[in-house]
Amino acid sequence: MSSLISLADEAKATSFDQIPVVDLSNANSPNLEARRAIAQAIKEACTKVGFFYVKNHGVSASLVETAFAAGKNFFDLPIDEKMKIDIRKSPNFKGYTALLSENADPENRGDLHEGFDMGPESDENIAMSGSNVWPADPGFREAVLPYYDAVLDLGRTLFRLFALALELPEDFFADKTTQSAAIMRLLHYPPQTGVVDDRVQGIGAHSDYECFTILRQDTVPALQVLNNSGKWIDATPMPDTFVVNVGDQLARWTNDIFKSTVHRAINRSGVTRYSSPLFFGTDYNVVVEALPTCVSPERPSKYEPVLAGDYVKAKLEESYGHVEK
Ligand SMILES: O=C(O)CCC(=O)C(=O)O
Ligand SMILES: [Fe+2]
Repeated sequence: MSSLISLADEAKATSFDQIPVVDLSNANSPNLEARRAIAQAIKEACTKVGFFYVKNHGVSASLVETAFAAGKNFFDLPIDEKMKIDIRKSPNFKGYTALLSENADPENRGDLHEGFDMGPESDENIAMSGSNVWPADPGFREAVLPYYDAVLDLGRTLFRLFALALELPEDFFADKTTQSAAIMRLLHYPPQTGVVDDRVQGIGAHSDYECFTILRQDTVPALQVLNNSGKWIDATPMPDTFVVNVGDQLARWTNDIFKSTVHRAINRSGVTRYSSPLFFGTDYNVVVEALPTCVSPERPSKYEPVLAGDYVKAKLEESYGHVEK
């Protein structure tokens, strides 16, 4: 495999105009060479684009459908009902966010999406993990939790492939993700029709905070990714795929060799859009610092080490404001 630093130098000189597709059919194959071939494709994608689609990922289409249907039913509820589980009442960032109450890009006026946030089921209210808050309808939890678990499994497979891509032991992240507070969101973007005020977008330009994001989109286009020439490239929905993107923490681990690429979503389709990102990072107390394979005398470490949980918590507090009790 080509060295990480030379790939990063190559990537600087190029700009992407499409997002690669990585086939995960052999992701859990007993054949190391087959797994390495996938890791190589991921390495290319992460150094040049920071985004890739995955196909043959093993998450069943019926789990996706059931979870998205439950999300739609939830967003159809009256606002008073949804506000009963307002995220600002939760000590650990779980629950409902109303339209325009977040703002990913400080230049903008608010994000035109509403969301529901959840994490692993747990009774302990420690740091970022802690109990979920569920809407009154018990069918929602039953539909959403198995989907969350399936995407989390895909995330663990991806962490192994990222480790291989970074020339590390395949299980490098295993003991760092034993109680990861991976947050999954269900999102609803109403259509933006007529004259669109550029300061109100589905989600304003931003990069993600965790190691990587696994995003499921429905069939409605909205997501765009910024290339290094400053052009927005469409991440057009592809049937039965997830979009995976590098987040700020993996960029820090890799000393920016893997790119945490800026993206946004604007729903100009005329119809309602639903999507669901899962943000996968390491456990709270893991120190995020540049990997030895990603530094050299010419490329010294760019970032101070940080505690993974402190980093994400500070970012979330910025997005959601203070906790109301
Ligand atoms: O809904 C999408 O397509 C993107 C969502 C996103 O970028 C995020 O939630 O961080
Ligand atoms: Fe994002």
